[in-house]
Amino acid sequence: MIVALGNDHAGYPLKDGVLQILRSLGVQVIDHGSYDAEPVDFPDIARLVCDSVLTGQAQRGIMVCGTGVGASIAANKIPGIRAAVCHDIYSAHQCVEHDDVNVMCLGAQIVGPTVAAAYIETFLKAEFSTEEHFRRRVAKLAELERANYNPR
Ligand SMILES: O=C(CO)[C@H](O)[C@H](O)[C@H](O)COP(=O)(O)O
Repeated sequence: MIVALGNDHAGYPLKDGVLQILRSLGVQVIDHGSYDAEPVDFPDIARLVCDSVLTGQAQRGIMVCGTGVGASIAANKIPGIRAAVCHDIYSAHQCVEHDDVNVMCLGAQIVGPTVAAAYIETFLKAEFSTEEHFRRRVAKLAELERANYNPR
């Protein structure tokens, strides 16, 4: 498996830990930075990670910011991306099984490397369910992306 990885400055403290985890799982990494603690804007990095997923260069993406929240907001603006903040084991697999999540977002201010390792391994091993109702719902998510949305 190939994973596109990105982080901002607030996510940088977790970066080495995440890289180690991915290497230990035998995962190939496309590292989109950032590479130090200099401030950067997470939407810029999220875009690079998501582009790797959408072009098929990577099967999944992982974004690390301070909380995972900003990264997930940014990634979810991009059609075809389904991103989720995963700070528990259940979400880390259920988000893939039910919602076909392709970008996991972590917060370096929330979790340390040991806990993150468990979430990442769980996320990468999970597969989208073949059950029809999950497929139908994910198709409806894609419809929402295509709609020129106006609030009712
Ligand atoms: O957590 C984040 C967004 O949800 C980001 O990591 C931001 O970096 C966070 O808002 C911290 O911002 P700052 O630039 O370090 O003040």
